[in-house]
Formats: sequence, C-alpha cells, structure tokens
Amino acid sequence: MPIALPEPKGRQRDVVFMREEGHLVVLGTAGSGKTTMAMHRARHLAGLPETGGRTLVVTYANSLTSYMRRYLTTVEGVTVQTFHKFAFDYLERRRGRSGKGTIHRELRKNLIERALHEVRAGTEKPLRAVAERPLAFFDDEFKWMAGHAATAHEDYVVNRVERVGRGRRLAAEDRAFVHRVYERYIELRGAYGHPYDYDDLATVLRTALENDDSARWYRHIVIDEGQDLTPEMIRALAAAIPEDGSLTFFGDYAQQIYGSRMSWKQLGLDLVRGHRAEFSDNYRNSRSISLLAQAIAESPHFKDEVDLVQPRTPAADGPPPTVIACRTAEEQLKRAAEQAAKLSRTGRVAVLLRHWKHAEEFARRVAGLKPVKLQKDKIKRWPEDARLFYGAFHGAKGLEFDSVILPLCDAGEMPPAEEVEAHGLDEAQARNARLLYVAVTRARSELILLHSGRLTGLLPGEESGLYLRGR
Ligand SMILES: Nc1ncnc2c1ncn2[C@@H]1O[C@H](COP(=O)(O)OP(=O)(O)OP(=O)(O)O)[C@@H](O)[C@H]1O
Repeated sequence: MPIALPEPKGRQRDVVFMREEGHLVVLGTAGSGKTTMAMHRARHLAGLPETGGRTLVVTYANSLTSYMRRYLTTVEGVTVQTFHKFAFDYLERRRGRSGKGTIHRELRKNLIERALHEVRAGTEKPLRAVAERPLAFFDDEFKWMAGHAATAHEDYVVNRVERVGRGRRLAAEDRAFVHRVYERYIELRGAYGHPYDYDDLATVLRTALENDDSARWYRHIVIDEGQDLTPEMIRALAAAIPEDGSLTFFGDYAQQIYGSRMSWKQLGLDLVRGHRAEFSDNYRNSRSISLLAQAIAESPHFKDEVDLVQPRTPAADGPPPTVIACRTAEEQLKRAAEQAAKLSRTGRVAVLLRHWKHAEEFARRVAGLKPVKLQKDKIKRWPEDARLFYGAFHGAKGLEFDSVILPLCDAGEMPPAEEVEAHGLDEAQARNARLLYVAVTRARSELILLHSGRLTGLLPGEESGLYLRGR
C-alpha cells in the first residue's frame, strides 16, 4: 500500500494537473508543499492515459530520494533518482561509458593543490592576493566553473561569466591566475587517466543527450529542490525529455547555498511557451519558527535575490524557538543529547550541525538511541520507525522533523573560520545564512539552538523577541 500524501489545495492543484507538455517552474517558500506536489505530479504524469509515460523524479540529495521513494515506490512508471545516479545510468546504458572515469575527491584535491603550487612557483612575484587563497577556494571555484559551463578561457577570463552572490568580484588578472591553475589541474587529471570529474558529469551528460536522437527513456521529468542543481544539470535534464514530454522544476532560491542564479532561458527552460507558479503557504513550520526563518531570510546576507517567494505566515501555534547558552562546546553537545533523548520519546528529532566532524562527535553521545545518519549518499531505504536523526545541515535538505536541535550556533562556527578564509566574510556569511535558514525550516514545532561563545550574527538579536532564552 502506498503511503498517503496530503491532497493538493488551491495553487497546488493547478500545478499537479498542469498541461503535460513543455516546461513548468514552481517556486515556493520552505514547507509550501513542493516535495509533496512533485510526488503528486509524478504520479499524475505517469498515469495519464495517452500523454503519460515513464516519469523520473530527480533530486540532488540521496536522503530526500529515499524519503520520496517511500511514497512512490509502488507507483507504476515512476522512478526516483539523484541526478548523479541518472547520469551514470544513462552514460552506461547508452554509451557503454561508466562513471568510472570520474576522479576520487581526495585525488582531485591533491591534484588541484599540486597545480596551484606549480602555477604559483611559475608566476612573477609579488603574487596577487588570489594566489594566496587556500585550496578550498580553488576547489569551489572549479566546481562553479564546471556547473556553469564556464571552464573555457574565453568564458571565464575574457567574458568573465558573472558569479552571483560573490562578496567581491574577481579582477580579470585574478581570473587569469585561477584559470591557469585550472588548466594545469586538467592536464594532471588527464595524466592520471581521468577524463572528467564529478562536477563535469552534467556537461558530459548534456553533450551526450544533445547528440543522441534516439527515443527518450523518460517522457516526463520532475525536479525537486531544483535550486541545488547546477545550470548544467538543469540543461542536461531539459535535453533528456522528448519534444512531447514535460519538465517540471520545483525549487526555492532562499535555500540555495551557492549563487547560481541565471535566467530560465539560460538554464535551458522555455517559459515563453511554458508556465510558472508560486507557492507561498507554509504548511510545515509553526508560526514562531516561520517568523524566525523569515527574519534570517530578510537579513542583508540574502541580497541579490530576485526569485524569492514571500511566505504567508502560517497559523499553527507552537512554542517559541529556544536559545540555550552553555559554558563550553562540550556542554552544548551534552545538552543537545539530553534534549534529543527527551524529545525523541514523542516525535521525530534531528540534531543538525554545521560540520560532519561535530555531527560524529554528537552521535557518539547518543549511540544507545541508534540515531540515523543523514548523509547525502547513505540512506538507501527510509527508516520508518526511527526517531532520532543527525547530520550536517546539508544532509537534511528537503526533509522535516517535529523537533530540530542546532548545537554550535556560535559566531566562530557560523560562518566557520575556514570558509571566511577561503571566500571572504561576506560570501561566507551569505552561504551560512542560507544553510541556517534551511536547518531552521526543517522543524515543525520545536526548535532549540545552543551556543557557548557569542551567538552567531546570522540570527536576529535577542531584542527581536523571536526566541526565548532557555536553560
Ligand atoms: N495541501 C496540503 N495539506 C496539508 N499538508 C500539506 C499540504 N501540502 C503540503 N503539506 C505538508 O507540509 C509539509 C511540507 O511539505 P513539503 O515537504 O512538500 O514542502 P517543501 O516546499 O518541499 O519544503 P522545503 O522546500 O522546505 O523542503 C509536509 O508535512 C506536507 O505533508
């Protein structure tokens, strides 16, 4: 028996039953039913008598994929996959080329480091500031370049394809330096026998699909959490449907961590002949949690956004979020463990941390409660009976819990010092404010934040009255 979903209401109905041809973009605030309606729409499209057919539901994170499968597993014609799984499967099936050509993350980092070292050594002194940036900056920049198809010298250095959300723009000479490191990395990667890396996969897939005129396997594609996909991933998916098929994109740009904003046309979506809809009712969070989330979203760190849907404040009552001050980080984890044990007796609880290493430290304290790890690439089947979940903020994308506990909301942890060093304060704050927004909006009714140093400036001040001090 499939698990029941709430019935679509108002705007949601229009979206689920919208015309099954062309492109449809649905933007909605957190908790507005995007994932739920993505599942309804997939079921509808697969079952249509003539215009229906095999339907693919795509997300970025694996835990959300397993969460959705519990509803869709018995629906004929619907497949739920991460983007990367879809890409690997297609390339293997159609081209006999597996994903094995991709490079392991550790080797990638080593090779970028080597390239950086060599290019630094061969560059006239004094070096520009960009050359002294840490490895994390180059790693991230190469990801961005691949995701935006901006790896060519012409695009990255000459035309300087804009990177939205960046605190300070890179000067042309800086881009030239970064590109020299990139080119050297590609040479090294090739020498190690890897034609592409994980980030190039979308371009490899898009190119393969654009040159493939055989019949498409899926007639309809539904994307959930679309803001997490790079432009190249979206273009690849747009190329994966037939002329008479459809692509439905659900997303929320407030939950996008890295600036990727481009016009829909640049993303390969045709909204002239397609449609666009917005969801603004929040069905998940209590009023007080939603007000705190809105205050985070209204902070100056959310600048540059054009496609944010203004949420309507939900009516559901709930206790105000609580902020607990502790003496040490150790004590924070201890208190979080106590609260998690208590709250998981009556509902589903997630303890989310900014860093994996801290999440693992937390897990050791609650080992007896058998907590489930929320990891991008781990949960294969959704654990129906589990009460306690833990992980890094990223792993909770798209999910929801009765209670959410966020330890280490200290100014020194959020944003983390390494991110400030790699990307500068503005950009690190922007990214972390968005992550915090995602984490806060996972909570249905109870939200607890802990700190021991100064509270992160990404939260509104105490005078806002949006949270209570607890002990
Ligand atoms: N029409 C509805 N009636 C009742 N509950 C609903 C309705 N639509 C959605 N919900 C509930 O609201 C909650 C949030 O829905 P969902 O997870 O689909 O939102 P979302 O927009 O994908 O959120 P996010 O982007 O924050 O992950 C879920 O518990 C869902 O069951």
